[in-house]
Amino acid sequence: MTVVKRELIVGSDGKFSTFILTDSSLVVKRVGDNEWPVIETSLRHVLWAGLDGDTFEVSALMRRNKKAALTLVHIIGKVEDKDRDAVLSFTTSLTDAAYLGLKKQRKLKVLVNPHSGPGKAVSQYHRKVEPIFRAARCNIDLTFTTRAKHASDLMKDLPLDQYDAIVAMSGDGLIHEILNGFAAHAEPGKAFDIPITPIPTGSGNGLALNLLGIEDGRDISAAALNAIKGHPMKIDLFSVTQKDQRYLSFMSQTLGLMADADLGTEYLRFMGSNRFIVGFLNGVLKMKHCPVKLSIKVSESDKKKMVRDLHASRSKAQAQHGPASDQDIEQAASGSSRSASTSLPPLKYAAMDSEGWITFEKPMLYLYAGKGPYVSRDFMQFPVSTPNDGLIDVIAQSPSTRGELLKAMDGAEKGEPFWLDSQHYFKAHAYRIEPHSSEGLLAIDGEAYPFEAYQVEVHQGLATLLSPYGYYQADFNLPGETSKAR
Ligand SMILES: Nc1ncnc2c1ncn2[C@@H]1O[C@H](COP(=O)(O)OP(=O)(O)OP(=O)(O)O)[C@@H](O)[C@H]1O
Repeated sequence: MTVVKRELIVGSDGKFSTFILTDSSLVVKRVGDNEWPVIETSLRHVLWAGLDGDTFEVSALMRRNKKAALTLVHIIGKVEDKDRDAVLSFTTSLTDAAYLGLKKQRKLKVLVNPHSGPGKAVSQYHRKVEPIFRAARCNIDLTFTTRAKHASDLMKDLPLDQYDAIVAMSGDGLIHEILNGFAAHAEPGKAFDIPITPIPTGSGNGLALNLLGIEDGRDISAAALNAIKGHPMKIDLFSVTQKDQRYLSFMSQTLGLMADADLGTEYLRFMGSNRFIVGFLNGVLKMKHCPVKLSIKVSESDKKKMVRDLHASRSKAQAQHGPASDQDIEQAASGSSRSASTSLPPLKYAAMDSEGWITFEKPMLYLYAGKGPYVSRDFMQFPVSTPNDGLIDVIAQSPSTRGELLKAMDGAEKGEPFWLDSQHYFKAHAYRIEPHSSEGLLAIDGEAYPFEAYQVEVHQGLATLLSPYGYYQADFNLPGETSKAR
């Protein structure tokens, strides 16, 4: 039931405006002319309300209809002296309610990759994102990246007490760079406490999909709102060690058919994300085995149990997920929740210990390991993934009939290949790859790395993102069951 908290009626000469603040929404109606848009939106979408001299302003995001993207609306008007006190009191209550438990006017370090995806990030920043940040009175420090590694160089030397969040207007590649920049920081523990949040303009925007869901995950305005009002959410990161190199990965490592479908189709970039489908079909036709030995330190291999654990973890996150307090945000931003560690977490599985490890003996078409349900819009690769269980989801796909693999593609956006008997799915603490041949491709977070032996282990809750919900936005159930992600 909606409860009306406050109501304000201002105006004269037959032109009246009514502002209604409920416990969850703002409704604005105008009687007498139709200059102003009628606003009806959730409090979460209210960016600002205030009085400056004799001018008042209300700014909010709203949807024209259920399926439409969010658009920014401003209501600006003159206040008559007689209404001044009432307007001031109402706008103060409205802004306080809209930012309940949240810090207003966040300080944001914004990184825009002009070359991400189809190359429209700069114009989209000016047209859509900047007006939203301005409306919310955020403090912006903006950089357009000019080269590969620019973002990681900036993050390596980032002053740690100046920003509430890092905003990456890019694809997933820039997020990978930011995290590896933090890893090279003099105080990585503190750097990783600064929340990172994506605004999707890349060709792969898996992180935005996982945080915002399949609809909002492509809505630039919804992502900008998350930068303003998202709650800190810890996620696990992976250390990938290869010879004496150590990289951090947040999303995936792929080998075999899936790596070929991604890295092996760069020449088809003009096709957009369809190139992955062409690559996949090509791989299914060839049915080439991936020449590696896979060893896994397994935590769980029962698929139904994984789905039940997913639901339990989501219920727990929903129960805990009240509005973040100022303290949460400040702690996340200042790193005060973590001891000021000056190094990355140590590697637990560096020695070739074999306790609790299994060797995957069957032939394999591909390996896909990672975190976050969606790796792209069409592909919910890790449907049972949770943000900070301290585990990596490892998929070893055995060869199957072409018919079965192609049929599975149909439901890939809903995670249906998970149920294939030929898809071996493990929750793991760590895994190790030893190639039998020098021919092959390895993709880490979508970027090419040498096809050589490597080992992966998980660092629980090492990095921080911003999330509207406190859990991934993807719905996945046992066959025959239904539930809603939100
Ligand atoms: N100005 C620039 N010129 C060229 N490359 C850049 C520039 N700024 C950033 N980069 C690089 O672009 C890479 C990909 O960026 P991003 O993920 O934002 O976009 P994307 O379109 O999704 O990319 P991809 O499809 O290659 O993953 C990053 O790893 C980064 O190193």
